[in-house]
This record gives sequence, C-alpha cells and structure tokens, in this order.
Amino acid sequence: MSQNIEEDAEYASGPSLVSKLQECGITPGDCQKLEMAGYHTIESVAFTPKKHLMTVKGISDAKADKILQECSKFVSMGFTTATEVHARRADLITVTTGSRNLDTILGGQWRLRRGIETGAITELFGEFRTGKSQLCHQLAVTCQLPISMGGAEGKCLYIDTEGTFRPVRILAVAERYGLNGQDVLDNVAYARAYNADHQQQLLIHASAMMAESKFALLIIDSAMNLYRTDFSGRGELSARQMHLAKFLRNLMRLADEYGIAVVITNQVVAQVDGANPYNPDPKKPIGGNILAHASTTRLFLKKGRGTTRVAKIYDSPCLPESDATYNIGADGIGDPAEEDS
Ligand SMILES: Nc1ncnc2c1ncn2[C@@H]1O[C@H](COP(=O)(O)OP(=O)(O)OP(=O)(O)O)[C@@H](O)[C@H]1O
Repeated sequence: MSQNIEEDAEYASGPSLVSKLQECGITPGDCQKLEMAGYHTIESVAFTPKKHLMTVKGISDAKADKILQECSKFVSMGFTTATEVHARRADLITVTTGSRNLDTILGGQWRLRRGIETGAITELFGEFRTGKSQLCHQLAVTCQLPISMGGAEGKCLYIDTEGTFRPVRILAVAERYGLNGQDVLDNVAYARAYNADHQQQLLIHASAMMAESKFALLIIDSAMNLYRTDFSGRGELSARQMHLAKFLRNLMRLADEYGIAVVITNQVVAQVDGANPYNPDPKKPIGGNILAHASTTRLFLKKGRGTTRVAKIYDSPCLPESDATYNIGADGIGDPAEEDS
C-alpha cells in the first residue's frame, strides 16, 4: 500500500492561512509581516495577546486591534456547550502506538478511538533503553495511516536533539503495515536541533510547514536534553525554566492551531526529596512543574522482563493510573506474547 499525504493547503477543516485576512482589508504587506514573525495561520494570530502582536515590526497598536478584530470573525473563541465538547472528544482522532495494550490505557472509556491524542502534548519519560525513541519512530509511521487503521492521515515532523533518529527503524515499521517505505520516509520531515535556541527556532519553521501541508504529529526527542547542556547549575535554573516555558507554550500553540499530536520524550532523575519510602527505586521526570503542567498526558516507561516494557499513565486529566505491557521487536512496538506479559 502506498501512502501519499495530500499536498493541499486548503485541506478540509484545517487552519486558515493568514493571507486570507486580505479578503477583509488587511494589506498584503501586513500579512507578510505576520508570516515573517512566525504567524502563518489566522488561528495563531487570534490566540496571541495584543502586546505580542505589537512586537512584530510594522504592526502598530491600531493595526493590532484591526487584525485581531478581523481574526475573531474566522475563529470561534467564545462559549460552547459541554455536549458539543463531549461529542468532539468522543470522536477525537488518535494515533495508534502499535500496541493494543498501550492504546487501551491511553484510550479511556469515553473515546471511540484509542492511542496518542491529537491536539494535545503527550510526554514519554523513563530510563534509557525503555523504548522512548522506538515509540517515536513507530508513531512517525502510524500517524500516516488511514484513520480506519488507527492513523491520522498526516505527515510527521521529527526534531531530534540526541542524534538517535534511525530511518531504518521507520522502514521496518512501514513494512509491518504494508506501506511503501520510500513514501513513508518522504512524509517524515526531520531536523536535528543543536542548542535550546535552535530547538525553539525550529518551531517557527514547523509552523510554516504545517500551514503548507497536512501534518498530524510533531515529535521532540528529547525535549529536555539541550536544556540540560545549555543551562547549568542552580544559577541558570530560572533562565532555563523561562526558556522552557516559552518553548512549551509554542508547542501547545501548534497543537491547538493545527490539531496535531505533539509527543515529547524526557529523561528521569533519582528522586531524593518527597519520594515514597516504599518505592526502592524512585525516579521522576526532569523539567519541574513547567513541563508537568504543559503535558496533557504523561507516560512513564519502565523496563520489564526480557524485551518487554511497562508503560504507566503518570498524570492525565481523565485517565486512571493504569499500566500496560508492550514489546520492542524488529518491526517496532507491539504486544508481548502471552508468556512474556
Ligand atoms: N531492531 C531492533 N529490534 C529489536 N529491538 C530493538 C531494535 N532496535 C532497538 N531495539 C531495542 O530498543 C531499545 C532501545 O530503545 P530506545 O532507543 O527507544 O530507548 P530510549 O528510551 O529512547 O533510550 P535513550 O534514553 O537511551 O535514548 C533497546 O532495548 C533495543 O534493544
């Protein structure tokens, strides 16, 4: 099966390009200024506070007012009923992890589809070799699958901060789903981030690419790696957290504006304070409260027996703290054989 994602900017129910504002009297020059500052969609402008819009070169107080007023005609930002929210969430598009066990704990009882949520940030954290990067490679393929097969029919953007991206793993997973390997690789846009500023900068490119064609998933593997190296010691902690907060805000904006799934990986450190005295090996994710609050769902990955791994829902607004066993095999993430689980 070959998988070609539509290169059409006007895909159904997608975001509206900022150039559309010209239809209501915003000049092409002003639209271009917004684009150059990283605002490629009307949604991105509408969700931005006025004081931030006024920092765009050439956008005055009066212009910002006019632009925001026009944007509000395109984007609904008022109240809706809980019934409508419930219906939307029940029908939410999710991306399969390749493991039925894992998809099930990520599903919750109200959802028709199960897996990684679109329009939200999911954090995968755990020790080395627990399969965080493997899961990222897996999702880079499954997000391209048709919705009926647990995909989201979109491309993947992959930001790698550790140099662990391996296209052969993508090909192995593509083969498992009967997809054309070359098409699948073409649908994964890859960038290596070299420092925390560059990681932030790449989100501006990401936003431009998402405005051009349909992406379903953004991966950051790993989100905290460069923050650990670029900011050192307690003296730089506050600067690190401020930089991180801005980065996470931009991630959330992309998830909201384009309805994409954002998956970030994270490392763990030994928990020295406030640990459960009955847990012999307490670990906690790094990034503090800022990262904890930004992630909608946090998944703690641990080693299990042999090639099996255990995933535990760590913090979710609506999922119980359940766990699931999965397996890392030659063709990616799957369910373990009965005797291993
Ligand atoms: N081709 C393969 N076939 C089977 N298992 C594999 C294959 N490639 C990698 N693995 C397994 O995947 C595990 C590594 O997973 P991964 O690199 O995703 O870990 P990670 O949690 O991202 O670790 P780190 O924090 O070090 O990046 C190893 O246990 C390895 O044996």
